[in-house]
Amino acid sequence: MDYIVIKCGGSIIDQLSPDFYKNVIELQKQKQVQPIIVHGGGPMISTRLKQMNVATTFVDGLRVTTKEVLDVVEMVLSGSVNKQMVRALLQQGGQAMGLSGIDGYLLHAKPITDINKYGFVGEVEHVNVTFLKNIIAHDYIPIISPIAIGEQNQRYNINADLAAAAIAQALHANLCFISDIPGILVDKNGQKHPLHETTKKQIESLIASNIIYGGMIPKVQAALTALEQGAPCVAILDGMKTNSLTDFIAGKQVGTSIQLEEVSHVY
Ligand SMILES: Nc1ncnc2c1ncn2[C@@H]1O[C@H](COP(=O)(O)OP(=O)(O)O)[C@@H](O)[C@H]1O
Ligand SMILES: CC(=O)N[C@@H](CCC(=O)OP(=O)(O)O)C(=O)O
Repeated sequence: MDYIVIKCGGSIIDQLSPDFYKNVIELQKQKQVQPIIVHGGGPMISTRLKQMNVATTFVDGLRVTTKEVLDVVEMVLSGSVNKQMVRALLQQGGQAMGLSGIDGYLLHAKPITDINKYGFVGEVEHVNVTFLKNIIAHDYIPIISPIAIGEQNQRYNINADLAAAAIAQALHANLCFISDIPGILVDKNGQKHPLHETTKKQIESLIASNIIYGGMIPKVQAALTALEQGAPCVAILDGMKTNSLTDFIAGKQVGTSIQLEEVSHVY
């Protein structure tokens, strides 16, 4: 069985069209590649924290997560955002199963190296693949929020891109990041254009020159880690283009395809 991990960013979730969900359902029905959705919700968390007068900061694209912030992160991600996506898929006739990484010990995490710097931010150590495959075998499309569980049942906030990459690695699945941009943008003749493809070397230089910044940094890092650890194909796709997901699966050139090294094309 082949799987595809579809990561939906918080920047695009509210704008995903009914056709996006229909395409995901169609994929599942055809049984060639089984979809697994992992979602973010960064902007929704920030809005809720602001309403609650709780300050929030990011270091290296990761939200510094105090106990107080963690409560809100879990409430927003595993509550409202997760159920919003489950309802959207149900609405189009799909069988959706909303889960967080805590349910069934789906995502086991340890704190990332510097707990003083980031608070309760984790990195995924283990994915309960058996549990995930069982859900899929029962014809459900898993919709996963990136809260994980660790030693002593401690909760951790996981960047959604990194959670999606960990799941793709564990399943050797293709991975796509659905976001609010048409791909990795670079300046060409004073205008921004998406790269059709890029490599580890180019990504490192784009980060060093601040052309890749903010939330794009964990995304490209997650993409490279997934490729290094066994995901065959990884791309960043435009959530505003309805067919970008089906085009990616069909092997068409769409969004930015990320590779470890340059592939020499033979024509
Ligand atoms: N070179 C780049 N090309 C495109 N977007 C970039 C680039 N560098 C930084 N970004 C920012 O990354 C954002 C996407 O990351 P993020 O907001 O975390 O999205 P998501 O919600 O999909 O996870 C874009 O909206 C853009 O502001
Ligand atoms: C540690 C960390 O930064 N966690 C993220 C989790 C949500 C997320 O990643 O959402 P997007 O995909 O919309 O960015 C956060 O708290 O915002």
